Amino acid sequence: MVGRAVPRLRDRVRLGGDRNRWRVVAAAAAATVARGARAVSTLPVCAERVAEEVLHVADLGVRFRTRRGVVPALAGLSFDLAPGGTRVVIGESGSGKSVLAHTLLGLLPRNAEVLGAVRLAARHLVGASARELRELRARHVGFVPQSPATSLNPVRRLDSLLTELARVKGIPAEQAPERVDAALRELDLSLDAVARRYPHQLSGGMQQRVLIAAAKLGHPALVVADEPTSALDADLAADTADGLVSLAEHGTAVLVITHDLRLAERLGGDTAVLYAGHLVEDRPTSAVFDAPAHPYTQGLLAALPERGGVPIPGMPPELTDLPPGCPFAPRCERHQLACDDAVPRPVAVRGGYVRCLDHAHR
Ligand SMILES: Nc1ncnc2c1ncn2[C@@H]1O[C@H](COP(=O)(O)OP(=O)(O)OP(=O)(O)O)[C@@H](O)[C@H]1O
Ligand code: NI
Repeated sequence: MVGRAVPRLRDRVRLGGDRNRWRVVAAAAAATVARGARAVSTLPVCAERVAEEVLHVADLGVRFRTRRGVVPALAGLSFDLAPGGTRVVIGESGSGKSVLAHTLLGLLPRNAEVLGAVRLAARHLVGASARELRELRARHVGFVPQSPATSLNPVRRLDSLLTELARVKGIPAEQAPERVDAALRELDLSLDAVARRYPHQLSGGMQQRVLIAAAKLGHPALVVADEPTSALDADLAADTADGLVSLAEHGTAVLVITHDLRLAERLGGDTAVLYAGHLVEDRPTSAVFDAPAHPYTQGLLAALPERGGVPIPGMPPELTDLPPGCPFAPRCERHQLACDDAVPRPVAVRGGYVRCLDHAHR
């Protein structure tokens, strides 16, 4: 899409990822600092952002009914994403990253109960019918999967696959080739380049770019990617990162689940850190990766192979048996008695917030 007033990613990075930032967090932080306290007393609401946002998540909870009882997979999540905004989500296995992705794609299983509010492209997801969710997936949200090889039909030529997909996304047949070509060109590919080719004839990085082009057909407001580079080597991962950055530069909001430091760095924006279904830190991506504030984020990043690979001692809690206070308290070196009373409120820390009493008392 040309001519849309969306700053290029490097400008946004220079602006410190400001497009993603909760203005109300900043306002709340300023107010608390003015009062001499550090704790942000209420969760921010982003009423002033309604016109601008693509995605608004407020106090989102997801619970699964199982034979073992109710599994609270996500609790109290709030964040926004603006057009062209980028958001990275990190957290250990089982922290709820994929549940969040599936919620945004309207793909939760039947045993899921969703609480709170999710507004995507001016539509309310919580309580939407199966038909409305199908329509949402077809028109307003795209998905980039982990492994391109298993997501592309190996016996289907890519040009026919993409034009068929364009039809599913509501693009009239006569416009399909042109629109597919335009989507591919934004990713440095073209319909000619993939014409009469089968998936195995492209590199993994090119396959992933085809999937990114597919995800953006029909110009969805949001594209969600779940570990899009974890199955790729470094060169191909860089290709994929370019593709996702280009999506954001063309005005699509992009939410990426990833532990790939380079991808996170390229995407910029904000990073949400999930622990046992709770959002424990939400700050500009550069701040989270350069100077993580929550003890959990510090441990999670130190556990990455490129940062020493020292695992966090202990195990995440059973979701069916969460402690009443901070879910990370049992593993935390900076644990204090008050951590066990209640889940800590957000505390303003450079550019965003962290839920940690250690910061509230500094
Ligand atoms: N349909 C379901 N029924 C019951 N529990 C579920 C269901 N789907 C997910 N869960 C639970 O929700 C929690 C979060 O799972 P999720 O797949 O989101 O983790 P993740 O952060 O994506 O982990 P990974 O890094 O391993 O992909 C897990 O404890 C999982 O067992
Ligand atoms: Ni997952």
